Amino acid sequence: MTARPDILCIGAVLWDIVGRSPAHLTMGSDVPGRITRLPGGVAMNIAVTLARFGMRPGLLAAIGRDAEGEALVSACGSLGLITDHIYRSDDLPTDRYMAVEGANGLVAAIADAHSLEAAGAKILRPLSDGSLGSSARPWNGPVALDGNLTQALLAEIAGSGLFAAADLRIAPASPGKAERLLPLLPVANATIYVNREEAELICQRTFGDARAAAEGLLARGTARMLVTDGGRSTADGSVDGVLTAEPPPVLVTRVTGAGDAFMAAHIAAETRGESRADALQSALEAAAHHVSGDIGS
Ligand SMILES: Nc1ncnc2c1ncn2[C@@H]1O[C@H](COP(=O)(O)OP(=O)(O)OP(=O)(O)O)[C@@H](O)[C@H]1O
Ligand SMILES: O=c1[nH]cc([C@@H]2O[C@H](CO)[C@@H](O)[C@H]2O)c(=O)[nH]1
Repeated sequence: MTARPDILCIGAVLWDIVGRSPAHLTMGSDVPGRITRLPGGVAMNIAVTLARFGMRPGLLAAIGRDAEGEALVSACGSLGLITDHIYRSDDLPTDRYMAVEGANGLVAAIADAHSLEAAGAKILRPLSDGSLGSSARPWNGPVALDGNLTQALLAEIAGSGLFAAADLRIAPASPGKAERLLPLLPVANATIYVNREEAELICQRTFGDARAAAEGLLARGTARMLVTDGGRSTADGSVDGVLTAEPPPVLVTRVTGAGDAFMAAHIAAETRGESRADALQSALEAAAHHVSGDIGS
């Protein structure tokens, strides 16, 4: 029997297919390079980072019964994630994300999470069928939820008793999907993790810094939010007020995944019972280790 998860990660678990070339890429480039396939999707990436911070994440996602899906489930298992509760579909193909990166950074990416969208509420069955929760005894632990789900399903979650006892931690899937989080903003037991740009997209206005973004989100009725802003000040806002803290200055060797490192370390710290101020410091330290390359990827 597998262990019970201590946090649920709900959302995209798919194959990332990434093409990289040392050349500077422009529209229509056709260049030699490397193409790799690795497990990805926002829920998956958060789960892997949470496992690194000592948690035992269980995945709630949609994965096909095709060969790609078998390989993906086995890769998730090898990374220490609990895969027992994943919805496996006979007819939906395993989702994929494809990115092209050149010397000039990410050129473009396409996220094909159509099977997750088509599976809809089926991925949530373990929360009602008694395996992880039921309407009489809803899941009462932490949940990391990603914004790859449709806005309709996110709205259903916002109003569902199955999530009423959970500690909901929410991340947008991409700037283009940030607005999908709107139904979850006012949920009392929800915390959203956004960077300043995503806060601007949600509020449809610009903010000078993370504090202003947190105040803007509060004014829109958001219950609680953590706003990051690269190397600049970060903010933790709630009805109790807005706390800010500065990221330690570090020599930056990589920024991709910094937001995930911040979020996972923050959830792990608050799950351990750290205060708001201490958890913010823990998250900043973890993100600093990440961007300075101290933690292996
Ligand atoms: N240039 C930097 N210098 C110092 N710390 C940084 C820098 N960039 C990121 N960080 C750390 O990482 C945290 C998250 O960074 P950021 O706001 O860029 O998140 P993000 O945009 O969600 O990241 P990504 O999408 O690249 O994972 C910051 O709050 C900070 O602690
Ligand atoms: O719309 C989406 N875009 C990107 C991702 C994932 O984020 C990572 C890249 O930023 C990558 O793992 C991709 O799968 C996703 O799940 N949905």
